[in-house]
Amino acid sequence: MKVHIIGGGNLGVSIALGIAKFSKNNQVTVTRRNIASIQYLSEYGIAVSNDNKHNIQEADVVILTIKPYQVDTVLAEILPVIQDKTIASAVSGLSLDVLQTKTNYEYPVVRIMPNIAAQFGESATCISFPEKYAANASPIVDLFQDLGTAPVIDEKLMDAATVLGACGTAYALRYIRASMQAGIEIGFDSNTALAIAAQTVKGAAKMLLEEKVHPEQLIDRVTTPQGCTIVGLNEMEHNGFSSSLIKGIKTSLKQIKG
Ligand SMILES: NC(=O)C1=CN([C@@H]2O[C@H](COP(=O)(O)OP(=O)(O)OC[C@H]3O[C@@H](n4cnc5c(N)ncnc54)[C@H](OP(=O)(O)O)[C@@H]3O)[C@@H](O)[C@H]2O)C=CC1
Ligand SMILES: O=C(O)[C@@H]1CCC=N1
Repeated sequence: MKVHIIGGGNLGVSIALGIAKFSKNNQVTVTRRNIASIQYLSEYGIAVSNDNKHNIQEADVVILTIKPYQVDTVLAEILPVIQDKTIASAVSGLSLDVLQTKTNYEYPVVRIMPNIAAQFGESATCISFPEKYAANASPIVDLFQDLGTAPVIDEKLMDAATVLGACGTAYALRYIRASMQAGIEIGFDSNTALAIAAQTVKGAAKMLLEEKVHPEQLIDRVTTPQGCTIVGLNEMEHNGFSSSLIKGIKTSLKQIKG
């Protein structure tokens, strides 16, 4: 498949690198207006251009990784030259309905919500599409399965997916940062504290994904009665650990919904 990514920023570059590294038989082009910072992508076989229409005719799918306010300009530029190509949008808050209206209901559209771990083949990419475009969406689902997981979800959950799966990367990193800071306070140098905190989160996530159990079942295996884990966990909860995470996630969702 030939993939044309418009918007070679944080997400667009992550997807391009993920495709280059983890997905076989796909070719990628990435565009943005100022290409100096992404010229290095050519080392991975990724074509880079500052012309959104460059190579677009050959593409099977056009992926939009631009900001919401950049959509109208980009569509005005590309729609006249892409005939019936599939448009896959990762633009947060842009519903399939609005995208179809903006594209005059003339193009197959798919909504994708990856995260920047696509670059490492570890994105959780939620995908939705109008039923009539299921055949167009199928190769896109396959592509994102190569870049991690790619559940197809109801479109009404796409904003929630943006928060949980895309913003979630930042929340997880903030947890790791806090652990690292605590690690320094209890005696580790910062590099060692970070390495331990990050690997511990990776290990916890791997156990959950492989054992497919509720987190609390694994927590039970760590918490020795009257031990140091449970007193620490309870102190975190007394200070609003879970509550602040839930409130933060709901606040992020409110921001998307406007
Ligand atoms: N970052 C993330 O983790 C995630 C982001 N998203 C969504 O993806 C979208 C992009 O986010 P993000 O990558 O963070 O943003 P960035 O600002 O990093 O990337 C957007 C890119 O679009 C380029 N761009 C702007 N205008 C044009 C244009 N007319 N033609 C071509 N390229 C253009 C910009 O480069 P230049 O100015 O050089 O043209 C820029 O590199 C947003 O809608 C965001 O909500 C979704 C999930 C995760
Ligand atoms: O912060 C944002 O708005 C975007 C959407 C998901 C991740 N980054």
